[in-house]
Amino acid sequence: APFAPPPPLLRLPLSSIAPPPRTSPPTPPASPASASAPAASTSSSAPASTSTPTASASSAAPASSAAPASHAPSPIPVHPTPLDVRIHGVWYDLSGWLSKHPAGAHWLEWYGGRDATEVMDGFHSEKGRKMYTRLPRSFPPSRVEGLEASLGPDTPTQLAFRKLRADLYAAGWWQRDMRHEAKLLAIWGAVGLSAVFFAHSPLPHAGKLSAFLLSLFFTQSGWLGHDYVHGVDKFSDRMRYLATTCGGLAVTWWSTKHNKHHALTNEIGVDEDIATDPFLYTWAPSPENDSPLRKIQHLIFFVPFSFLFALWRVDTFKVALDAVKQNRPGARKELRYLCLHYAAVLAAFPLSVFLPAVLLSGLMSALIVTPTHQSEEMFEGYQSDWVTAQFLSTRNAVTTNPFSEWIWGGMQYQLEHHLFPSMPRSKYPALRNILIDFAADNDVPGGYRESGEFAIQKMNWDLYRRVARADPVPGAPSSRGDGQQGAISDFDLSPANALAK
Ligand code: HEM
Repeated sequence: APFAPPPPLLRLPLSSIAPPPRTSPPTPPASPASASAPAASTSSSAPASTSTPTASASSAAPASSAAPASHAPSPIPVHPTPLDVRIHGVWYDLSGWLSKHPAGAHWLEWYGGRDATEVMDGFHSEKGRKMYTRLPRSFPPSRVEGLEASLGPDTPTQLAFRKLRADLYAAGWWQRDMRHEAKLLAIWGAVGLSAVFFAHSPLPHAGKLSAFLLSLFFTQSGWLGHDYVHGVDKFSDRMRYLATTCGGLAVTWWSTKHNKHHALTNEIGVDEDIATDPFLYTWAPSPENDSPLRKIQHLIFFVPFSFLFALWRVDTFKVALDAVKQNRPGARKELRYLCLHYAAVLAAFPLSVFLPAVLLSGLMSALIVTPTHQSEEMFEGYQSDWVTAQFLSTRNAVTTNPFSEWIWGGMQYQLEHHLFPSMPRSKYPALRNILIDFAADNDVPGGYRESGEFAIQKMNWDLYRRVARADPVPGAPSSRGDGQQGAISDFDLSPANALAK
């Protein structure tokens, strides 16, 4: 069957520090449903696919719900239009499911008029994936034709990826290896207990050793917690709050921020992982977003890196308190776990151990999380071929020794993880060759990307240095949609909401 070519990707070439041109991918062909649609986008930074034909329903929307009074984030209780989302080739109307979606309405809003197959497969348990098939289909057929014409068919790469995923699933790649899990948890526990022991030991330098061990414990709590929030089996459900009780990082905060990074990787203005300015810049900013510190960022990068966990801990509390104020389900439990974390940690460790450990774990984690994406392509618009976009925006690190293999916490297999976030990490090494073949078979631009663990750090540092030396670029895109929580919950940037206006 003939396939339309994927929409052009807006890329930042590796050698470039200048931002991509302020252009949008071409508007999809007009469809019967979109012909009478009002201007879809109200924001110059709105994603290109805001011109999807869900607009037809906006004229039918009640006047009172046509324009929101404010740019309030989710939850958005009632959606005024059908919310059409394509999953595995079928268009569903998710408007009735909006207020019930466990992770919040904003996720569904974002996919209005778009294909959500990969995020549906990537983030959901088998139960969640069965649920959507029972939701109402988009109607009438003319509307579906319009939606289909606007979005275009799935690309061969997407279809090949879905087949690969189905084959892996059938072959048991999501079954957790409990021996591997027990080993990881035993090492982590031993490190934590040793940190407590040395915190109370009279030995010389015991305090420093305790701080170092505690920083390893916090870093590994982050990686293990990360595994379990992504996980879709019963074991990960039971372990879901590990990062909260042991690492001081709340699941609600993390799930939103991190899944957004997974869904919309390296999309400027949406992915918070690349929104590190004004402390660190990964492209030359426009003058109004610039900071004098940028000129020396390659010399002082370790300072903001060190504060990463401290900042995350503060953000965590903000989100957890907000969730309690909004009476969200599970919010009080999460806040209790956070309080338990601080009570336990401060009972076991003096501040002279705890505070350096937070800084050191921030530094370690930032050294691990920053280099695997930010030297790769960044996108100024929404990427409809999520699979290709993951290959373009991700680079693996090849570790050279058992300590590195452990400290990277699975993040070295960044591409495997991005394409299959809910798969247990023990499977990733074996997946590498399969993905190398997949990239070759599907002519993925740039292929499977990996570099040595030190080379990738050098690439990251080179990027900071290049950007430090660059002049500001008027009109360069802003890294933020709408503050720290990001653009995904911004009303204007949701295609469906923009159309509802
Ligand atoms: C349209 C795009 C969608 C996106 C981007 C999305 C995103 C997410 C995210 C990020 C989570 C949180 C995962 C976690 O922290 O563990 C989640 C959870 C969940 N979502 Fe969705 N979702 C979408 C559609 C749906 C649909 C259509 C259904 C079912 C009708 C659904 C059902 C669920 C359920 C049941 C959970 C709880 C976890 C699970 O059992 O899988 N979602 N979703």
